[in-house]
Amino acid sequence: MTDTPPPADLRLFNSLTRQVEVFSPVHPGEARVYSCGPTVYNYPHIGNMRAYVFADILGRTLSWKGYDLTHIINITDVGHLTDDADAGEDKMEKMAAERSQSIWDIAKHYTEAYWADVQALNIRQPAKWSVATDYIDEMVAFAKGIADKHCYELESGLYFDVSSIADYGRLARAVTEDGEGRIDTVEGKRNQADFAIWRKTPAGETRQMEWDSPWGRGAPGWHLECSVMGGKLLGFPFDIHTGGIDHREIHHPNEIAQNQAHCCAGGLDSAENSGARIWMHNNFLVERSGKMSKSSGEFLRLQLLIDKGYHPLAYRMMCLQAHYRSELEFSWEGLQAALTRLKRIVMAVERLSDAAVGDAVHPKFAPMLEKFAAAVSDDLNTSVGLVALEEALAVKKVDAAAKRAVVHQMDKVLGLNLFGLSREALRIRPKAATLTEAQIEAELIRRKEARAAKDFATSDAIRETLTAKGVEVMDGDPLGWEWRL
Ligand SMILES: Nc1ncnc2c1ncn2[C@@H]1O[C@H](COP(=O)(O)OP(=O)(O)OP(=O)(O)O)[C@@H](O)[C@H]1O
Ligand SMILES: [Zn+2]
Repeated sequence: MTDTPPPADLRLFNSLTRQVEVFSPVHPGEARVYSCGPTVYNYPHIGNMRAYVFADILGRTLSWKGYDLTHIINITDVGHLTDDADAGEDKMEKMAAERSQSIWDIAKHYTEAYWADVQALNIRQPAKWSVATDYIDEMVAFAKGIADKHCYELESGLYFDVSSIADYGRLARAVTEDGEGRIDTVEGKRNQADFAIWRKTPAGETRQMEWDSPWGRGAPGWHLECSVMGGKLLGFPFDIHTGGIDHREIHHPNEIAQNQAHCCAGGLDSAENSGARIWMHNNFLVERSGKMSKSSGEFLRLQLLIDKGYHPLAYRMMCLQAHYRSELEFSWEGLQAALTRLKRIVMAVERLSDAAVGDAVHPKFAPMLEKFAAAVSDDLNTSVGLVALEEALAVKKVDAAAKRAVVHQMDKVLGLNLFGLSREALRIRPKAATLTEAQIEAELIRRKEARAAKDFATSDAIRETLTAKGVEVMDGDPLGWEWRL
C-alpha cells in the first residue's frame, strides 16, 4: 500500500526555451504560479475558460506531487486595450461608455460571472485573486524604478524602450511581418515594439479610472499590471507563469522586458531575469470559423451549454481529452461525446460502495496509477490520464474501497468531482424543454401501469410522445430516462 503518488519527475513545456524541462522549484518544496486572469469587460467565453482549466490542472498536478502551491490569478479591471499592442481604447472604458455604466459596476458584474464559471468547472480557488486596481501604487513605484534607464516619455504616456534590455521578444521569437503589422505606430516611438507602461489621459478628457503619477494623470499599461502583481505576490523569480497562446506574442514578452529591467535595477543583470522560470501557454479553443473571441461579438458562454442541457463538467472533460498545447475544436457532437464519457465514468464510480475513501492504493492498481502519474508528469497529458482512470475502473474482482482509493487519487488531478457527482446530477433540463421532470415521472408511472396490464399499445404511445418531447425512455436503467440533447 502506498499513499503518495508514484514518483515521476514533472516535465513541463517551457515556451521560453521551446523545450520540455524537468520542473525544479525555485524554493524547495514550493511551487509559485501566476496566471493571467480575465479582463472583466464582458462574460468569459468557453475558450477563455480553457485557459483556467489548464491552469487548474497544472496547479492540481503540482499539489498532487506534494508541492506547497501558491497560485495567483489576477483580475484585469483596467489597462487592457482593444488591441494587445498599443492601439485602441481601454476595453473597460469602452464597455462602460457603451452601457453608460460605471466601470466598477461592470467589473463587479463580470468578475462574478467569471467566478461562477470557475466554480461550475470545479476550478480550485487560487491563493489570491489579485485585482489590478488594488496595486496602482506598486505599479507607479515599479515604473519609477525602471523609468530612467528603460523608458521615455511621449505626449501619450511613458514608453518602454525594448532596445534597452537584452534579447527582447525571445519568447515570441516571431518578429514576423504579421506580428509587426499588428503594432500600431505611435508618433515618436523609438522602436516599433515599444509599449506604454503608463497611459496619460489625453488633455481635455477624463477617464473613469485614472490616477496621479510622475507622468501625469492616467492609467497603467496592461503589461505593467501583471509584472507588478506577479513580482509582489510571488517574488522574482517565481516558478511558472501561464496564459493563453496569444499572450506569447506581445503581453508576455513585454512583461518579461519589464521584469528584466526591474531585476537589473536591483543589480541582477541579463536575460535570465524573466521574472518566471517557466512560461506556459494553452492553445486556443477554436470554432470552424476560427478562434473563439469576445471581441468578435457572438461567443459561447458556459451558461449556454448548461441551458442546452450539458453539464458544465462535460466541458471540463472535453478540455481534458485534448492536450493543452493542441488546438481544440469545439463542436456540439464533441461536447455530447464528452458528456457521455463522463456519465459512464460516474456510473462506474457510483457502483462502488460507500466504503471509506483513503489515500492508500492497492497493488492491483499500481500499473494504472503509474501510467496515470507518468502521463500527467509528461507535460500534463490528461488524455492518457483519463484512459488510466477508465482502466482502473474496469478492474474486476477487487474490493470497492480499493478502487475508490485509486479513483480518488486520480480525481485530485483531473478535478471531475467524481465523488460529488451523480448520474442524475449530470441530467440537466434543457431550457427549451416543454416537460417538467414531475410530468415525465407521472407519464412513466402511467406507462408502467399500462405495461403491467399488458396494454402495450398505450405503453408504446406514451413512450413515443415522450420521445417527441425530447425524452428518452431507458427500460432496465435505474435512472429510467434521459433528455435527448
Ligand atoms: N479561444 C481561446 N481559447 C483558449 N484560450 C483563450 C481563447 N481566447 C482567449 N484565451 C485566453 O483566455 C484568457 C483570458 O483572456 P481575456 O479575458 O483577456 O480575454 P480577451 O483577450 O479580452 O478576449 P478575446 O481574446 O476573446 O477577445 C487569456 O489567457 C487568453 O489568452
Ligand atoms: Zn497578464
